[in-house]
Amino acid sequence: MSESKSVFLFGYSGHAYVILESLLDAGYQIKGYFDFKAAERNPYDLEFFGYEREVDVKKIVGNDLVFPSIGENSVRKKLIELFVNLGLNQFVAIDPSANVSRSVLLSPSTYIGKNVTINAQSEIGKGVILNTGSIIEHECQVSDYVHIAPGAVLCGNVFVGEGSFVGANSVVRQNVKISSDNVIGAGSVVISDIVEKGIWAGNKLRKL
Ligand SMILES: CC(=O)SCCNC(=O)CCNC(=O)[C@H](O)C(C)(C)COP(=O)(O)OP(=O)(O)OC[C@H]1O[C@@H](n2cnc3c(N)ncnc32)[C@H](O)[C@@H]1OP(=O)(O)O
Repeated sequence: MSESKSVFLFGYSGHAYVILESLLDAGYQIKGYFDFKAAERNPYDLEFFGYEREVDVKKIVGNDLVFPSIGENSVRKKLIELFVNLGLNQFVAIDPSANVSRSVLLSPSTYIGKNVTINAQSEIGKGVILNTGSIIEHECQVSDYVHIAPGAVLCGNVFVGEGSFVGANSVVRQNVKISSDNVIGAGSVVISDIVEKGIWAGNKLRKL
Protein backbone atom coordinates (compact mmCIF):
# COMPACT_ATOMS: atom_id res chain seq x y z
CA MET A 1 0.00 0.00 0.00
CA SER A 2 1.34 3.43 -0.97
CA GLU A 3 2.23 5.97 1.70
CA SER A 4 1.58 8.76 -0.79
CA LYS A 5 -1.06 11.41 -0.09
CA SER A 6 -0.84 12.70 -3.68
CA VAL A 7 -3.80 11.86 -5.90
CA PHE A 8 -4.44 11.78 -9.64
CA LEU A 9 -8.13 12.17 -10.50
CA PHE A 10 -9.77 10.47 -13.48
CA GLY A 11 -12.54 12.78 -14.71
CA TYR A 12 -12.89 16.49 -13.98
CA SER A 13 -16.44 17.82 -13.78
CA GLY A 14 -18.97 18.58 -11.03
CA HIS A 15 -18.62 15.26 -9.23
CA ALA A 16 -14.82 15.61 -9.34
CA TYR A 17 -15.04 19.05 -7.71
CA VAL A 18 -16.89 17.53 -4.76
CA ILE A 19 -14.40 14.68 -4.36
CA LEU A 20 -11.44 17.02 -4.77
CA GLU A 21 -12.62 19.27 -1.94
CA SER A 22 -13.20 16.25 0.33
CA LEU A 23 -9.67 15.08 -0.43
CA LEU A 24 -8.15 18.49 0.27
CA ASP A 25 -10.09 18.65 3.56
CA ALA A 26 -8.72 15.19 4.42
CA GLY A 27 -5.12 16.31 3.85
CA TYR A 28 -4.42 14.95 0.34
CA GLN A 29 -2.78 16.87 -2.49
CA ILE A 30 -4.20 16.74 -6.02
CA LYS A 31 -1.51 16.22 -8.69
CA GLY A 32 -3.84 16.70 -11.65
CA TYR A 33 -6.28 14.77 -13.78
CA PHE A 34 -6.75 12.44 -16.71
CA ASP A 35 -9.75 12.74 -19.02
CA PHE A 36 -10.54 12.16 -22.69
CA LYS A 37 -9.74 15.85 -23.28
CA ALA A 38 -8.67 18.90 -21.29
CA ALA A 39 -11.62 20.37 -19.38
CA GLU A 40 -13.04 23.69 -20.57
CA ARG A 41 -13.48 24.78 -16.96
CA ASN A 42 -10.51 24.44 -14.64
CA PRO A 43 -11.67 26.02 -11.35
CA TYR A 44 -8.96 24.30 -9.29
CA ASP A 45 -6.14 25.06 -11.73
CA LEU A 46 -5.27 21.37 -12.18
CA GLU A 47 -2.69 20.01 -14.59
CA PHE A 48 -4.06 17.81 -17.41
CA PHE A 49 -2.11 14.59 -18.00
CA GLY A 50 -3.96 13.29 -21.07
CA TYR A 51 -6.45 10.57 -21.92
CA GLU A 52 -5.78 7.47 -19.83
CA ARG A 53 -6.19 5.16 -22.85
CA GLU A 54 -3.55 7.05 -24.84
CA VAL A 55 -0.77 7.89 -22.37
CA ASP A 56 1.52 5.83 -20.14
CA VAL A 57 -0.53 6.25 -16.97
CA LYS A 58 1.68 3.97 -14.87
CA LYS A 59 4.78 5.98 -15.73
CA ILE A 60 3.08 9.30 -14.93
CA VAL A 61 1.40 8.16 -11.72
CA GLY A 62 4.15 5.98 -10.25
CA ASN A 63 3.33 5.13 -6.62
CA ASP A 64 0.91 7.99 -6.11
CA LEU A 65 -2.80 7.39 -5.60
CA VAL A 66 -5.54 7.28 -8.24
CA PHE A 67 -9.25 7.98 -7.90
CA PRO A 68 -12.20 7.65 -10.33
CA SER A 69 -14.03 11.00 -10.09
CA ILE A 70 -16.83 10.09 -12.50
CA GLY A 71 -20.50 9.87 -11.53
CA GLU A 72 -21.57 7.46 -14.28
CA ASN A 73 -21.45 3.93 -12.84
CA SER A 74 -20.44 2.08 -16.02
CA VAL A 75 -17.58 4.50 -16.77
CA ARG A 76 -16.31 4.23 -13.21
CA LYS A 77 -16.32 0.46 -13.52
CA LYS A 78 -14.13 0.61 -16.66
CA LEU A 79 -11.71 3.00 -14.96
CA ILE A 80 -11.32 0.72 -11.96
CA GLU A 81 -10.68 -2.24 -14.26
CA LEU A 82 -7.90 -0.16 -15.84
CA PHE A 83 -6.47 0.68 -12.39
CA VAL A 84 -6.35 -3.02 -11.54
CA ASN A 85 -4.75 -3.96 -14.89
CA LEU A 86 -2.05 -1.32 -14.44
CA GLY A 87 -1.46 -2.15 -10.75
CA LEU A 88 -2.20 1.43 -9.63
CA ASN A 89 -2.65 2.43 -5.99
CA GLN A 90 -6.33 2.77 -5.16
CA PHE A 91 -7.80 3.98 -1.87
CA VAL A 92 -11.06 4.92 -0.17
CA ALA A 93 -11.86 8.65 -0.24
CA ILE A 94 -13.73 9.68 2.91
CA ASP A 95 -14.85 13.21 3.61
CA PRO A 96 -13.81 14.12 7.17
CA SER A 97 -17.43 14.93 8.07
CA ALA A 98 -18.61 11.37 7.33
CA ASN A 99 -19.61 9.11 10.18
CA VAL A 100 -18.48 5.55 9.45
CA SER A 101 -19.10 2.78 11.99
CA ARG A 102 -16.05 0.85 13.16
CA SER A 103 -17.48 -2.44 11.85
CA VAL A 104 -18.13 -1.29 8.28
CA LEU A 105 -16.20 -2.98 5.45
CA LEU A 106 -15.07 -0.58 2.73
CA SER A 107 -13.48 -1.33 -0.65
CA PRO A 108 -11.08 0.65 -2.89
CA SER A 109 -12.05 3.54 -5.17
CA THR A 110 -15.18 4.23 -3.16
CA TYR A 111 -16.18 7.80 -2.25
CA ILE A 112 -17.93 8.64 1.02
CA GLY A 113 -19.21 12.19 0.86
CA LYS A 114 -20.00 14.96 3.28
CA ASN A 115 -22.19 14.04 6.25
CA VAL A 116 -22.72 10.46 5.13
CA THR A 117 -23.54 7.96 7.86
CA ILE A 118 -22.77 4.26 7.50
CA ASN A 119 -23.96 2.17 10.38
CA ALA A 120 -22.84 -1.08 11.99
CA GLN A 121 -21.95 -4.20 9.97
CA SER A 122 -22.62 -2.70 6.54
CA GLU A 123 -20.48 -3.69 3.56
CA ILE A 124 -19.65 -1.24 0.81
CA GLY A 125 -18.20 -2.51 -2.48
CA LYS A 126 -15.56 -0.99 -4.75
CA GLY A 127 -16.15 2.05 -6.92
CA VAL A 128 -19.23 3.05 -4.91
CA ILE A 129 -20.43 6.63 -4.45
CA LEU A 130 -22.20 7.38 -1.19
CA ASN A 131 -23.15 10.94 -1.97
CA THR A 132 -23.75 13.90 0.35
CA GLY A 133 -25.79 13.16 3.45
CA SER A 134 -26.89 9.67 2.44
CA ILE A 135 -27.62 7.22 5.26
CA ILE A 136 -26.66 3.57 5.03
CA GLU A 137 -28.18 1.86 8.03
CA HIS A 138 -26.99 -1.32 9.77
CA GLU A 139 -26.13 -4.50 7.86
CA CYS A 140 -26.67 -3.05 4.39
CA GLN A 141 -24.82 -4.50 1.42
CA VAL A 142 -23.98 -1.96 -1.26
CA SER A 143 -22.45 -3.76 -4.24
CA ASP A 144 -19.68 -2.59 -6.58
CA TYR A 145 -20.20 0.53 -8.77
CA VAL A 146 -23.42 1.62 -7.03
CA HIS A 147 -24.30 5.30 -6.62
CA ILE A 148 -26.42 6.32 -3.63
CA ALA A 149 -27.41 9.93 -4.41
CA PRO A 150 -27.60 12.82 -1.91
CA GLY A 151 -29.93 12.35 1.03
CA ALA A 152 -31.04 8.82 0.13
CA VAL A 153 -31.71 6.46 3.04
CA LEU A 154 -31.14 2.72 3.03
CA CYS A 155 -32.90 1.34 6.09
CA GLY A 156 -31.43 -1.69 7.85
CA ASN A 157 -30.30 -4.80 5.97
CA VAL A 158 -30.95 -3.43 2.48
CA PHE A 159 -29.13 -4.98 -0.50
CA VAL A 160 -28.29 -2.89 -3.58
CA GLY A 161 -27.01 -4.85 -6.59
CA GLU A 162 -24.02 -3.97 -8.76
CA GLY A 163 -24.24 -0.81 -10.86
CA SER A 164 -27.58 0.39 -9.47
CA PHE A 165 -28.40 4.05 -8.85
CA VAL A 166 -30.60 5.17 -5.93
CA GLY A 167 -31.86 8.72 -6.54
CA ALA A 168 -31.65 11.71 -4.24
CA ASN A 169 -33.82 11.59 -1.10
CA SER A 170 -35.15 8.12 -1.86
CA VAL A 171 -35.97 5.75 0.96
CA VAL A 172 -35.47 2.00 0.73
CA ARG A 173 -37.39 0.08 3.38
CA GLN A 174 -35.54 -2.35 5.64
CA ASN A 175 -34.72 -5.83 4.29
CA VAL A 176 -35.48 -4.84 0.67
CA LYS A 177 -33.25 -6.15 -2.14
CA ILE A 178 -32.64 -4.13 -5.30
CA SER A 179 -31.12 -6.16 -8.14
CA SER A 180 -28.26 -5.00 -10.42
CA ASP A 181 -28.32 -2.10 -12.89
CA ASN A 182 -31.51 -0.46 -11.69
CA VAL A 183 -32.28 3.26 -11.55
CA ILE A 184 -34.45 4.51 -8.67
CA GLY A 185 -35.79 8.03 -9.29
CA ALA A 186 -35.33 10.91 -6.88
CA GLY A 187 -37.73 10.93 -3.94
CA SER A 188 -38.91 7.37 -4.44
CA VAL A 189 -39.95 5.02 -1.69
CA VAL A 190 -39.00 1.40 -2.31
CA ILE A 191 -41.08 -0.92 -0.14
CA SER A 192 -40.54 -4.29 -1.82
CA ASP A 193 -37.78 -6.14 -3.69
CA ILE A 194 -36.88 -5.05 -7.20
CA VAL A 195 -36.05 -8.09 -9.28
CA GLU A 196 -36.64 -6.92 -12.84
CA LYS A 197 -34.08 -4.44 -14.21
CA GLY A 198 -35.51 -0.98 -15.02
CA ILE A 199 -36.05 2.68 -14.17
CA TRP A 200 -38.34 2.95 -11.16
CA ALA A 201 -39.82 6.06 -9.57
CA GLY A 202 -42.54 7.29 -7.28
CA ASN A 203 -44.15 7.20 -3.89
CA LYS A 204 -47.75 6.14 -4.18
CA LEU A 205 -49.25 7.51 -0.97
CA ARG A 206 -52.58 5.89 0.08
CA LYS A 207 -54.65 5.37 3.24
CA LEU A 208 -53.68 2.08 4.81
C1 LIG B 1 -25.00 15.38 -6.85
C2 LIG B 1 -26.01 14.81 -7.82
O1 LIG B 1 -26.61 15.51 -8.57
S1 LIG B 1 -26.19 13.12 -7.84
C3 LIG B 1 -27.60 12.84 -8.86
C4 LIG B 1 -28.92 13.03 -8.13
N1 LIG B 1 -30.01 13.02 -9.11
C5 LIG B 1 -31.13 12.30 -8.94
O2 LIG B 1 -31.32 11.65 -7.94
C6 LIG B 1 -32.11 12.32 -10.08
C7 LIG B 1 -32.52 10.89 -10.45
N2 LIG B 1 -33.27 10.89 -11.70
C8 LIG B 1 -34.63 10.92 -11.76
O3 LIG B 1 -35.35 10.99 -10.75
C9 LIG B 1 -35.19 10.89 -13.18
O4 LIG B 1 -36.33 11.74 -13.20
C10 LIG B 1 -35.53 9.44 -13.65
C11 LIG B 1 -34.21 8.72 -13.92
C12 LIG B 1 -36.34 8.67 -12.63
C13 LIG B 1 -36.39 9.45 -14.90
O5 LIG B 1 -35.76 10.24 -15.87
P1 LIG B 1 -36.32 10.14 -17.38
O6 LIG B 1 -36.24 8.73 -17.85
O7 LIG B 1 -35.61 11.20 -18.16
O8 LIG B 1 -37.88 10.43 -17.22
P2 LIG B 1 -38.70 11.76 -17.55
O9 LIG B 1 -38.14 12.95 -16.88
O10 LIG B 1 -38.92 11.80 -19.04
O11 LIG B 1 -40.10 11.43 -16.85
C14 LIG B 1 -40.91 10.34 -17.27
C15 LIG B 1 -42.11 10.30 -16.37
O12 LIG B 1 -41.70 9.89 -15.07
C16 LIG B 1 -42.03 10.89 -14.10
N3 LIG B 1 -40.91 11.00 -13.17
C17 LIG B 1 -39.62 11.29 -13.49
N4 LIG B 1 -38.86 11.26 -12.39
C18 LIG B 1 -39.67 10.97 -11.37
C19 LIG B 1 -39.45 10.80 -9.98
N5 LIG B 1 -38.22 10.95 -9.46
N6 LIG B 1 -40.50 10.48 -9.22
C20 LIG B 1 -41.75 10.33 -9.75
N7 LIG B 1 -42.01 10.46 -11.07
C21 LIG B 1 -40.98 10.77 -11.86
C22 LIG B 1 -42.26 12.18 -14.90
O13 LIG B 1 -43.13 13.05 -14.25
C23 LIG B 1 -42.83 11.62 -16.19
O14 LIG B 1 -44.16 11.32 -15.98
P3 LIG B 1 -45.27 11.45 -17.16
O15 LIG B 1 -44.83 10.48 -18.21
O16 LIG B 1 -46.53 11.09 -16.47
O17 LIG B 1 -45.19 12.87 -17.61
